[in-house]
Amino acid sequence: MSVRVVARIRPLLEKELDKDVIVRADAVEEGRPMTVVKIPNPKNESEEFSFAFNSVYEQTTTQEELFTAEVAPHIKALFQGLDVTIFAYGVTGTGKTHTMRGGLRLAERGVIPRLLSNVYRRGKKIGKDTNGETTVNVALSYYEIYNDKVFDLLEPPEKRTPSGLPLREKDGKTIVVGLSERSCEDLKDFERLYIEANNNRVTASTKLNAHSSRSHAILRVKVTQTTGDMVRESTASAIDLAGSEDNRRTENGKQRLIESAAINKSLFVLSQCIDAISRGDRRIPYRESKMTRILSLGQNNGITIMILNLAPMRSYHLDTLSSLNVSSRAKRIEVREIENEVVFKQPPRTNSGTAATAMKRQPLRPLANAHNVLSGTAAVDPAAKASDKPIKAFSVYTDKGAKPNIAPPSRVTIKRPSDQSDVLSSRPSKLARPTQQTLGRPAAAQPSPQLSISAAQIEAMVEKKVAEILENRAAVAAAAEAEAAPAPQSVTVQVSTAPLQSQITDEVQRRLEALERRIESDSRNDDARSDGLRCLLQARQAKERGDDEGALHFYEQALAYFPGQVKLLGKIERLRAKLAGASGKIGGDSSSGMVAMDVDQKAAVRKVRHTAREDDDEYHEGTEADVEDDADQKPVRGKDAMSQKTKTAKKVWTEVDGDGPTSPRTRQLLNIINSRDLALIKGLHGFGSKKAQDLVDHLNLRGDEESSTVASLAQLRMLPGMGSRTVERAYEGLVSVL
Ligand SMILES: Nc1ncnc2c1ncn2[C@@H]1O[C@H](COP(=O)(O)OP(=O)(O)OP(=O)(O)O)[C@@H](O)[C@H]1O
Repeated sequence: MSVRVVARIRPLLEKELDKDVIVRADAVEEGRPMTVVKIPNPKNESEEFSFAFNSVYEQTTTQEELFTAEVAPHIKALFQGLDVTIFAYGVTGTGKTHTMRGGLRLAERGVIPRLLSNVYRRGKKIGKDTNGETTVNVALSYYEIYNDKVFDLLEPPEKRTPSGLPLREKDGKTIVVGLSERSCEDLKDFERLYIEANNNRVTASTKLNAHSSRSHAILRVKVTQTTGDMVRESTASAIDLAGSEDNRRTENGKQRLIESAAINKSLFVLSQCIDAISRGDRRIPYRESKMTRILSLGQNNGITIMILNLAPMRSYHLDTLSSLNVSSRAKRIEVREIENEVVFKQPPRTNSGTAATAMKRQPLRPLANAHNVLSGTAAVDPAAKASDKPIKAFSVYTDKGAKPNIAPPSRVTIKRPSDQSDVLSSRPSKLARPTQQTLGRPAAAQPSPQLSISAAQIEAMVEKKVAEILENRAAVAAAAEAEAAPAPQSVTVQVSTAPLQSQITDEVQRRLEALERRIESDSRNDDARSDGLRCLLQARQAKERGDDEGALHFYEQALAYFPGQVKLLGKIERLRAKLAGASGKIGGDSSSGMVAMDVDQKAAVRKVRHTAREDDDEYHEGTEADVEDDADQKPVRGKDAMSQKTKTAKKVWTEVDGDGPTSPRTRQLLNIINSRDLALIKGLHGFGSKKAQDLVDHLNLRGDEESSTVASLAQLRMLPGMGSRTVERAYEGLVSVL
């Protein structure tokens, strides 16, 4: 199904005059519904342009009429497991916030409060109709994208970090790492939370709108329906985009101009995405702004409704034409109507101890709808039997790439029996947890449990860790700001509960962020490598906490993804020796410090020792293992450092001059450049925002042809703004950052 695009023309405001109205709704034929917007040609007023939409709403349309016609029909689909996205788009002051949020009076309430009211009503009805067998829970998350940074609106502004919350791609969806989610019992509960959260949103008065939204606001309403141990989850997203602004008309001051530039840029990227999708381009520039990454137009499944808000006045003429152009093309975007999978609740799992040794990696690409995905042994559940849908034992589809426009069968997994609880950690799982009642099912009816850990769970663990680090950083920043004054209770608690060694230094954080960025980009190309990188990241974090056992555990896991990686083997060896030494139980080849390694591994470790100071000259896959390079190895200083640097430079220029083979590091650098991903390129050494932006602009100008990719460092050096030193620094940085 295509994105449904509807236009809404707002009424005249005070001081606006009838004579200035130039935009009107029309029908293709008399007696048919309004589906056309008409507007004069600015160059020749006697000519009129027509733009067709799925529906057009006139100035007199009430909030209730719009909701009943456009949103209410999709509530049923939401409860059937489809995600629903509604977003308001348009120039500043055209009525987006009015449409989405509306006023406080009952009749003025916008799409969002009406949506929630309907969700609660339907939830209650389902409970009643099933005699309480099915329960419906509603949870909210709400955030804004301000100056291309993501901030949680459910958290007080004091808790914001300057860089905002990071984004990550997870199973084909973009998620905000560390975002809070609040359960909302009923409409009152929601209203209280929503009003409070809206106070945290950045709005300001501009010449064009007294209460202009300076950010894009995204509300996610997660609906969870539970019947016995069967869980169905779906999400309604209501997005109030900030409006584009013509700054020749705004008379914006410096701050407003900065905001306006960010707003206009993200909306420009959105229009580029829409154009690229409607042209059928292979490359869609989603990643050039956070808003487009989150909106994922045409990538997300379910139902998408775009509400184009229009002001009828002449003063908006050119802006209105521009937004009519963009949104009329959005109609061509296809969205796969795929419902979310039903899953069965599972007890929490552990990734340590017994379970960890049995760890198995899913052999699949990232799973679609991962928030519903649990790995486990499939079995036929009575409830599933009753359903018409065929049972799928394992989640086997991804929303990447072309897919048939049909709903896949529901995936069914079975909960673990309660007698496994002794081997399970008490750590709460992010996944649905069983009730006493579901745990109490007879063991005979259940398949033997398989202790495994899925990519989704590893992802969840990484996210949790990153969220912890970010929280910790926020607390440290807050404490620093408080300077000599005594820290507030909450800050003191947070800081004091974190052990000193787990306080991440800036340098380490920088490395972690670089690694995260790397994980993010790699996940699009190479899931196995990403999983390995995640293990390394977790190892690194464990090490930072002083948890050598944990670090060793994750390094060992990483070895499965980077087999034979010499530096990694070296780290494992050192850690094993350290731990064995600490416990006095050293075994195996203790004289060499090699514990329980096979012959190849030992040989590799010897190689590590031998070449410890020549790492920069090595070509080996998976230099990611270099991430852990600090405490165990003495830093190389003075003359040695100089000679390393010279060697690296020599290596770079051997490649540039075409004398040597292309190294993995060169390929990695070229991959980053050719990704045209601003965030990734900015992460390269020696690349500031401007240089990165200029490069991306230049590459985009060259088009999407294969011939326009940068094939060598020599080519890279020749690009505008590059040069030898820049290329050399970026090349070197790939090792020193990781
Ligand atoms: N359908 C409508 N009925 C009555 N008033 C409306 C309607 N649509 C918009 N308005 C009024 O128009 C003004 C601008 O609307 P609003 O703030 O919703 O615009 P916006 O598109 O969200 O602007 P921005 O992008 O700057 O945030 C407000 O005073 C709002 O009350």
